[in-house]
Amino acid sequence: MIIHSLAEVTGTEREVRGPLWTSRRLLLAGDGVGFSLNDTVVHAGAELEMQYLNHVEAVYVVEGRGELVDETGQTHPLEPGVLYLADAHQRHTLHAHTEFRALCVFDPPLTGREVHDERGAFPPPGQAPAR
Ligand SMILES: CC(=O)NCC[C@H](N)C(=O)O
Repeated sequence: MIIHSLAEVTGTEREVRGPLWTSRRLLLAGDGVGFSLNDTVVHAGAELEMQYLNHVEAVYVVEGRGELVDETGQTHPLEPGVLYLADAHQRHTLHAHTEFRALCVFDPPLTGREVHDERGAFPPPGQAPAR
């Protein structure tokens, strides 16, 4: 049985900060289950352009409001209970209208300290930063 908690992760190396977000990494590659899971807070007003070239990410909104703009320019409202997944490694932009909290599942799993590169991607697992 694997048990982790937000309280246990907060303030440790499993709490990773980007310029506009904080990701609490509850499950990582080291847990050995084939995916990772983060509890992520995006700052109110943030605009994040991402393109996960090396991963697939499912994002399930649990708090806050915002919009997602996809590669075609289509806008999708985001609110608690909505899930999005940018399939085919699509470029997408998240606009957080309020503080925004989501559960984020990555395949392949994150290894720990990934932050976005200039394209909004995380490095492939073999090139992820050492802890
Ligand atoms: C919503 C989103 O993708 N934010 C970027 C951070 C990433 N989800 C993470 O949890 O590391």
